[in-house]
Amino acid sequence: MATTAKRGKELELYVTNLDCEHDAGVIERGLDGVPGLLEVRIYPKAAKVVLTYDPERTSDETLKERLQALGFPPQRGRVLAEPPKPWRNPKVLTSAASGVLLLVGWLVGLAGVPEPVSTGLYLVAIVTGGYFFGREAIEELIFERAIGIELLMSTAAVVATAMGQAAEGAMLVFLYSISEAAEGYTEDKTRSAIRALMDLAPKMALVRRDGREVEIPVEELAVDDVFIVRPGQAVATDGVVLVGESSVNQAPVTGESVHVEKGPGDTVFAGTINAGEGALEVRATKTFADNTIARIIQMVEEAQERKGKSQRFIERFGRRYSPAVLLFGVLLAVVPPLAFGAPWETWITRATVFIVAAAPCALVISIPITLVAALGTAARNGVLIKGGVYVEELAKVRVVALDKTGTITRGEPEVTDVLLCPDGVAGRISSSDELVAVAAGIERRSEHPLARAIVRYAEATGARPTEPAEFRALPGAGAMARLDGATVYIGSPDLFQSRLGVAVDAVREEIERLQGEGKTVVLVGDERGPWGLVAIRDTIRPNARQAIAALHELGVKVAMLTGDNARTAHAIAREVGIDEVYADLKPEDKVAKVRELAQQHGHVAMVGDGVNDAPALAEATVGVAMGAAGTDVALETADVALMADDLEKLVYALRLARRTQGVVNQNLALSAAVIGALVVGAIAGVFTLPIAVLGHEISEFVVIASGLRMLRS
Ligand SMILES: Nc1ncnc2c1ncn2[C@@H]1O[C@H](COP(=O)(O)OP(=O)(O)OP(=O)(O)O)[C@@H](O)[C@H]1O
Ligand SMILES: [Zn+2]
Repeated sequence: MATTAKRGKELELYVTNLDCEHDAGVIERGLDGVPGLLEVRIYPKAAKVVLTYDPERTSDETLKERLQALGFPPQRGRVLAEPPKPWRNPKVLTSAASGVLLLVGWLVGLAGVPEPVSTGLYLVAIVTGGYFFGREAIEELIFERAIGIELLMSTAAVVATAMGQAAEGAMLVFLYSISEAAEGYTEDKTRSAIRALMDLAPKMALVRRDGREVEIPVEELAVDDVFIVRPGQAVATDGVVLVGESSVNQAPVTGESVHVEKGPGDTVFAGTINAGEGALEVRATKTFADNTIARIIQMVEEAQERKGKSQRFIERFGRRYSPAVLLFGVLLAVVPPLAFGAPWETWITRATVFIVAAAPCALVISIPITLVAALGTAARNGVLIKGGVYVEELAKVRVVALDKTGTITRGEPEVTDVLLCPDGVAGRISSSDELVAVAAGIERRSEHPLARAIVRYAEATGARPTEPAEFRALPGAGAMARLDGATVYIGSPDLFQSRLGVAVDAVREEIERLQGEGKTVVLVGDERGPWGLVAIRDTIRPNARQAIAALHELGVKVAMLTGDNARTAHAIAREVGIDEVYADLKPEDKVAKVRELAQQHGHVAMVGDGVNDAPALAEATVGVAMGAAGTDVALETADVALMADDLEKLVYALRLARRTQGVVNQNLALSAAVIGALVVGAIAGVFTLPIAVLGHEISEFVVIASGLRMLRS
């Protein structure tokens, strides 16, 4: 029913009372046909509704009123992660009331008051406790033409009561309504665990306006406002430091509790804490609603609705299974009496017990509860996983492919050596400074990290870059430009040998020696041959070796993909302990390589910066972007985003995914076993209705508690 809209205004609302797919259905139906409403997206797990509408035909106010009228009043202002209050939840209240009535009914019966009184109390208990799920059962049947668990439970309760077992019926209703309420409570809890991230951001910001400092609510911060972050305070929104130096604790965003030194020109993120001595003056680059932490929360909330394959399977299974249970229950009640003359009462009772025993609640809840808890925990640790699917995929990953530059290394290479060719090619270049000046002149126009290293080196050594014309980048090889009427090339040895067809014999030994040290050699010259070379070395990330060893411990193979030459690549691979090296790859080769690895090993995670290597990330089973805080593209496109520049977070993500999958499997096995045992007992007639209900609900509570373990991991 959702129509995609190109234009239109978006309204994001957190609403009360929205906590399951069923409520989502009510909202969808209720908003159907509202004039000017273009798209409705509902995120029940986040209690969030996103409406796209045509501002000429309707307004924020109208839509909010509409939601209010449907029984889902939008919350006002900023939504904080309030700990859920069970006593304010209507499902908890009705369940508690039915419990009390059940107890009173029983006590009254014990006290010898005439039967109809206690039966009456039981009936009231059934109506109270069954109000919500009974209504859901009927609405589901009418609007979605589906037989759900609620209908199974309602049928069992009604049949038991009709058979004169009102006490058993009331007990069933009471226990089932508690478990429904507990489910809602658990969702509130996981929800607030995610939104707690936002609480780290301050509520007020100290802004400099017209030379004065004023406190304003963070929601009113505009881009380009200058705000002050005193020592001990949290940063109000994403921005760039203008004045001041201090160390900042980035844990709220990146999940790593290391203090990072920040000074003028550095980026700071909302929610991070000024842990040093100095005050920072920051220019806002994002509004509060748009900052990194708000984006993370938004993405996690949306990720919760993106179901994994096994979750979808279970749901589909549930849709066929519940009607089958009902049908089998009817047969169980009817066939033995009709065919074999068995007593009606026995078999109707057994059928009722069977329906309760076979209801798949624990089975259906096993997966979502665990996945949602895991997604929230990951986010609090600086790992953004874009949906349950990726948790499943990560758990299965057997090969990790790492991009070299920026992933294994820092991506901030530095020039280490400058050498002139012995013959100097007709004396065009007479000194290293001159070589650097020519190289930097061309590279000033390039975005490549190697180019930036050369330009920085020129600045540091005082070489004055030349002013070439007609710059052209040769992707994956180097660049060329015209200087004093001649074409000058800069790039890999391969560019000179294969593409220009000139020998590099004069410097071959030097090239091989430098590459063996893990340096990248860039040659400068013309079509007659190289004039000299610049060697550049990128530092390896401090944790890389350790992280790769940890991946090996998990039984994961680690491959490196790079556009750099094989010798340099191998030298670096040896230092960090990589298993397989694929070098000299053009960007499209990287994509092909990822595909090949996936064919060989099944599940491949590709890790890169998410900017240049987006195609390779997209090709992998799971595309992981590293250092994603602050790069919107990486945050948007990757399946998994590691906020920090730290490969240890990849190890964390894999471990978390495997543990999550383990908990899911345990839960599924337990629920299936309990259902199996109860069903057999029900048909054999050894279990009464209360026992079936208890067994059923206990298994559901165990599953919920077990899934919630993933909130603390
Ligand atoms: N602007 C440039 N200046 C000098 N050399 C370049 C330039 N662009 C590319 N090269 C050469 O081409 C090679 C391949 O470049 P490419 O950008 O594909 O990979 P890379 O950045 O070295 O490594 P990675 O694939 O790990 O990111 C580089 O190693 C370098 O030798
Ligand atoms: Zn249940």
